[in-house]
Amino acid sequence: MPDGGETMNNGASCHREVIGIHNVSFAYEQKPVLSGVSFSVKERDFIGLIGTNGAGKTTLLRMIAGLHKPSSGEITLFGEPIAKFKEWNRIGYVPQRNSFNPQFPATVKEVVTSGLYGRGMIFRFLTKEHHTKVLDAMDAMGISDLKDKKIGQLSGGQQQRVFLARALVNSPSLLILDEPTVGIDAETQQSFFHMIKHMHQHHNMTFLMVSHDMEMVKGYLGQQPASSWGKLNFYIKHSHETQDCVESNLAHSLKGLREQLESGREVVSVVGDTGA
Ligand SMILES: Nc1ncnc2c1ncn2[C@@H]1O[C@H](COP(=O)(O)OP(=O)(O)OP(=O)(O)O)[C@@H](O)[C@H]1O
Repeated sequence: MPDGGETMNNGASCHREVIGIHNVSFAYEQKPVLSGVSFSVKERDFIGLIGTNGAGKTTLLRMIAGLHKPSSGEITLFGEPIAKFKEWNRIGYVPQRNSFNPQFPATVKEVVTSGLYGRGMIFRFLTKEHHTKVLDAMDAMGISDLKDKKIGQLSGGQQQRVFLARALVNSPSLLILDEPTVGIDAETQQSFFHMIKHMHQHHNMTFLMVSHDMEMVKGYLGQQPASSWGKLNFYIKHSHETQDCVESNLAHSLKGLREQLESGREVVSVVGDTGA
């Protein structure tokens, strides 16, 4: 993939490598799934990962999230080999919705709060600041009024916002989304993608998203994949195509966007963006 390397006008670097995949292969027991995959994701890139069923997309995301170990090759996160990487709160991961048990007896607030817990940490004393983060993440996703509801009682679109809020609660620099809109109606899908694009355009975040929604991917990331490995196709919007590196308040800025979407007014800067 093309290399960034420049610095933005305001002096903040938007081009550090966030994910490095170097000749990575993976097999489930004896079954090879990925072979010799390499790619690089720079700060504030938006990568759309497309591939046929069984191509290995979820497997690749799970390796990046540290949930599977490559059979060979190396993965780096924020410049560090993954085996040494400790700053997992810099990464938000939204798994496929079908990996979640809808009978899980937790409230919306509890699910969002669980995003604060570090790996292997079952309980953590929550400070006032932690509670504020949870409230902000729920506010940003427009789910504050659902906070005491059981997650299994929500619609697919509402559940997806809860998992997004859970992934956002630590203000991650990298957000990994695995087919975030599967099983959600077309209108909710659209407003979900507006929200994701808005986050990309207005916040200093990097996105890696698996999606089967070709219209969204091609509309925002361009008609042709920037690179392909086997059956995996990577569509990309590089960070140098966005305006700047300035980070603004996520909850505040998403609230304005939501109000516009909910009142049916056109959001020119987001809806009107046809990408590339
Ligand atoms: N835990 C597992 N044990 C054994 N094989 C697995 C496991 N998980 C996935 N596989 C197999 O690995 C291959 C890649 O699976 P993966 O879920 O990564 O594909 P995918 O591209 O995400 O597919 P989809 O678009 O259907 O979600 C598939 O053939 C799948 O059956």
